[in-house]
Amino acid sequence: MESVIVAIDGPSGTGKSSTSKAVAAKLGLSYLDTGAQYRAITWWMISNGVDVSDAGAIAAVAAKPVIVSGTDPSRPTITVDGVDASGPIRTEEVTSRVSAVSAVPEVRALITELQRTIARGAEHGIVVEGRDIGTTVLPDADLKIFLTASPEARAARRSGELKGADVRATQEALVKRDAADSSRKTSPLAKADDAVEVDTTDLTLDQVIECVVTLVDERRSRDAAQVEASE
Ligand SMILES: Nc1ncnc2c1ncn2[C@@H]1O[C@H](COP(=O)(O)OP(=O)(O)OP(=O)(O)O)[C@@H](O)[C@H]1O
Ligand SMILES: Nc1ccn([C@@H]2O[C@H](COP(=O)(O)O)[C@@H](O)[C@H]2O)c(=O)n1
Repeated sequence: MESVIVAIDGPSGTGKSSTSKAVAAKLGLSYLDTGAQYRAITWWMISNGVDVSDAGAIAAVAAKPVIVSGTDPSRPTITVDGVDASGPIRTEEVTSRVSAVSAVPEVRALITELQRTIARGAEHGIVVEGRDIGTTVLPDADLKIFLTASPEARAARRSGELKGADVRATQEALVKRDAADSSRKTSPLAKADDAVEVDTTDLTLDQVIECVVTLVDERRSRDAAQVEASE
């Protein structure tokens, strides 16, 4: 089977991680959670006393932390300077500050290069999920998907995860984070012109996974037919 690169972008809570992991596992591909990398660098900044409202201070030390992502979809990992960061990067403090850190151009340049290196090294192909994968990180991806869902559906999903969380507060927080990610100057959250948009509001997770697997299969069949025709 030919190697394939799939880019999955979209706002928070649209199902990028759940879908990407499942699709990668089903198709025998690697998986990269790029949000985890931005969270990891944010955690490092906070842990090292960097003022995350000061873009200059962030830029000055952005190259210091060594971030390593494991790309097995059944067991994705993330370490910072050799320390497992998978728990600390999911705290409320990191979630509320990550958009400020990810907006700093020096941070984006470093993380983008890291992401491209990982994608290039994936032997059988990879599913990479984030906000700017189709537009900036991997503009030549074989397939680009842009997941969407209503803010109400996304907040309900997240509140289910964070048991007992107030749905309205959750919705406000994710809409605020999307607004920050969409309005930054460098590589904002955006749908690539050639991405397929999938509105997941009324779909189950299994239906979304099936939809993306079908799109990958169609893409591979099209490529195979083209190769055959050219022989
Ligand atoms: N189609 C769906 N229907 C119902 N629940 C879903 C669906 N897709 C994902 N979920 C659930 O919604 C929650 C958020 O999904 P997920 O973490 O995959 O989203 P995300 O887009 O990666 O979010 P973020 O960008 O904030 O990391 C999870 O609990 C997941 O199980
Ligand atoms: N390609 C990306 C991916 C993520 N970000 C930033 O990281 C934040 C956390 O992402 P999650 O998917 O883990 O929620 C996100 O809000 C963005 O600020 C990014 O900039 N580019």
